[in-house]
Parts: sequence; structure tokens; C-alpha cells
Amino acid sequence: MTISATFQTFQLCNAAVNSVVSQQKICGRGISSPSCKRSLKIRSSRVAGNPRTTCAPKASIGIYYTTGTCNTEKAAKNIKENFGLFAEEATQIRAALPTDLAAHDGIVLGVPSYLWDEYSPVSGLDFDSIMPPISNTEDDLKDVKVAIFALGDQVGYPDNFADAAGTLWEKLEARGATLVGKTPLDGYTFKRSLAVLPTEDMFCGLVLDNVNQADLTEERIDAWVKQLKDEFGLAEFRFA
Ligand SMILES: Cc1cc2nc3c(=O)[nH]c(=O)nc-3n(C[C@H](O)[C@H](O)[C@H](O)COP(=O)(O)O)c2cc1C
Repeated sequence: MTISATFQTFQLCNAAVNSVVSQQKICGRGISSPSCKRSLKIRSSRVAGNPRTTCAPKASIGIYYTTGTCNTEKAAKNIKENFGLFAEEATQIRAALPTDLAAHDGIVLGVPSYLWDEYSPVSGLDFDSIMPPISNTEDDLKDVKVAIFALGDQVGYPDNFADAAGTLWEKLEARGATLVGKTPLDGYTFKRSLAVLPTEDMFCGLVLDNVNQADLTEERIDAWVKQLKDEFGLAEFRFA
């Protein structure tokens, strides 16, 4: 399929084509273009009340999060808005299965930090329930790009700032995932963080601090999603 045909696919899907035949033709999975290294998986979705006819494109970016006091949830929804139709609705991680993560071309995972450390890798909040989908012994994410965002508090927890990001990456790296969305340390003040990659002076993802730098959150998210669109190979596509 040519690039222009792929664009038309997006446009047609956007316009909710009312033909089952056309739907089957244009909404199959694995549509590819020569200029896109990986094929974009596009799934048809059914619309309530008219399950056979409407075709909305679903790009293969999944957004998963967990949250204690809603900061991470808000960020996840903001990230979804920035991705538009490229991403599915942000979903709680605990509702996912390990295989759900492997079904995407790319996943964006968000976690708040609640005193994660080597002695208590599972925090008091929701993490017991998210570890099963995150931890998997199989090397099943080797074709999946993973981006991580984490909420933390650099003033209150300077010795373990946003540690959850690093813990999460460790689990996903073990499953063979490719990390995208690294960000520089500039603009943050802390002593130690597992979110900093061991081999580079970079965070393993986007770190947000709504306790001390809430005014920066939106612009950080905007810039990060732009970066991710490039790194996921989506930047060249435009929806009508
Ligand atoms: C009991 C408690 C423990 C926390 N532990 C950490 C921590 O270890 N590291 C950190 O960076 N932030 C820590 N925080 C700050 C939270 O991660 C931060 O408030 C975050 O925005 C919460 O996100 P949420 O609203 O999605 O739950 C802690 C907050 C509380 C209340």
C-alpha cells in the first residue's frame, strides 16, 4: 500500500465509512507504507447502536497508568489528547493483562512514586495489582517501543525521586522492550533517583512534579508527546 493510500485510509476511517465491504478493505490490521519502518496496526472499532458500519481508526499506541491521587491519571489523559487518534484511551494498568501490552506497537506507561525502593518494590497503593501485567518472564515485548512517565516530588523525596519510573523500566527491559522518550535532567533538583538511567545522564522517561512544578507539567507533556511521535514513527502521519 502506498503512503497516499495509507493517508486515505485514515481519512476514510475518520469519516466513519458506512459500508461493511469498504470497512473490511480499509480497516484491516497491519497496514503499512514504504516510508514507515514498521507497519501501523489499525483496528476497526464498533460503535454502539451501529456495530457493523462505523470504522474508527485505532492506532496501536496503548496508554496505561496507575494513580493514587489522580495526578498520573490527569497526565495520562493529557498525553492521550496530545496523541489524538494515534492512541487508545488511557486505561488503568490493573485492568490490563501482560498480553495486552504486547499487542501494541508502542506503549506509554505512567506511574506515581510511593516510596519504591529495593526493599519494598511494591508500594502501599496500587502497585500490587499492577505488577502482574508489568512483570512477565517472557521476552514478549521485543518488538514494542515503551515510553514511561512518572509523577514524583523532588523536594519531599530527593533521595528517591520518581523511583517508580526506573523500577518499571527494569521490568519492561527484562521483557525485551525498546525504550523511547528519554528526557534530560535539566530543570530538576534531587539527590538520587532510579529514574535516571545507569549509563546516561537522562531520565528513562518523562518526570512530572505536580507538587513543586505543576506550572511546567503541560508544556513538558506537549514537548514529550511531540518527541514520542517522532520516536514511534508517527510524525509523518496527519489525520484529516
Ligand atoms: C506517602 C507518600 C509517599 C510518596 N513517596 C514518593 C517517593 O518515594 N518519591 C517521589 O518522588 N514522590 C513520592 N510521593 C509524591 C507522589 O509521587 C506525588 O504526589 C504524585 O504526584 C502522586 O501521583 P498520583 O496523584 O497519581 O498518585 C509520595 C507521596 C506520598 C503521599
